[in-house]
Amino acid sequence: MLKVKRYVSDQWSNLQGTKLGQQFPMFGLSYAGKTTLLYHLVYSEFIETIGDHSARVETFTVPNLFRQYDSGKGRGAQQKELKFSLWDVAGQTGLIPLWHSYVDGTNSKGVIFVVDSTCREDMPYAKHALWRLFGALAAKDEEEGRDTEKEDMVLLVFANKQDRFDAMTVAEVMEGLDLEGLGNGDPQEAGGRPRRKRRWHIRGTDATKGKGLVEGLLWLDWQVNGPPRSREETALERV
Ligand SMILES: Nc1nc2c(ncn2[C@@H]2O[C@H](COP(=O)(O)OP(=O)(O)OP(=O)(O)O)[C@@H](O)[C@H]2O)c(=O)[nH]1
Ligand SMILES: [Mg+2]
Repeated sequence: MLKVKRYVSDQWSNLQGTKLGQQFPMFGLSYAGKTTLLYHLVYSEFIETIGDHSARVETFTVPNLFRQYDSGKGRGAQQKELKFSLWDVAGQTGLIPLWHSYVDGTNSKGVIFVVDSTCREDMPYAKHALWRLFGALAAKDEEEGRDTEKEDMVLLVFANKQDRFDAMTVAEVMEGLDLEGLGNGDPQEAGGRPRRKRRWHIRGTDATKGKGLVEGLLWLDWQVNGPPRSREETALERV
């Protein structure tokens, strides 16, 4: 009950305009584990979910993790907490054609795609939904004249439920989604238009224990904000 209350009050403070962190929309078919992984990131524990049909945003900071950045004008480096806001877009099939509009609704430079690795038979649907999203994003890039790879939306895939004995390996999920094809600008994307390369990364996760989640978010952060610039200026540091 307390958790529910906490959740509702957090939602409320979001509505009140709490400052958002780096925003990333998160997609995936129903039952992939999106809400479970988001709860783990926010509350650091497993919370039983019920499948739902809404989109929600949660903001959280990654404990004990900071990005160091140059404050400029010779004032040295400053530390900043890593703060993220993930949009959990429910995976019901009717919403899939609308996914790209959740990307438009954020200032995001990357998206997260969550896969239920135990669900082999759903892989073609997952692939179709992912490619459809990136097709829409590619069309938008073109429409708005973005033509450098650096400006493209990057993709982080969580191959979730790796704790289950019947889970596909990360390599199998990668193949099932044809991430190499997507990354190489396969013409299937964007309805036949050849595309340039796209940056992507896949990571095996167990959302019930929170395994692999922060590592994936760090990859996103580096892609969007750049890697550490030197050994002395280590961008990310556990304390
Ligand atoms: N074993 C295991 N179960 C998981 C994992 N992640 C999620 N689950 C379970 O899978 C079920 C679906 O998880 P949800 O987080 O509700 O899935 P969702 O992607 O939010 O689904 P929708 O809201 O319908 O789009 C729940 O029973 C979770 O407890 C995982 O990594 N391992
Ligand atoms: Mg959900």
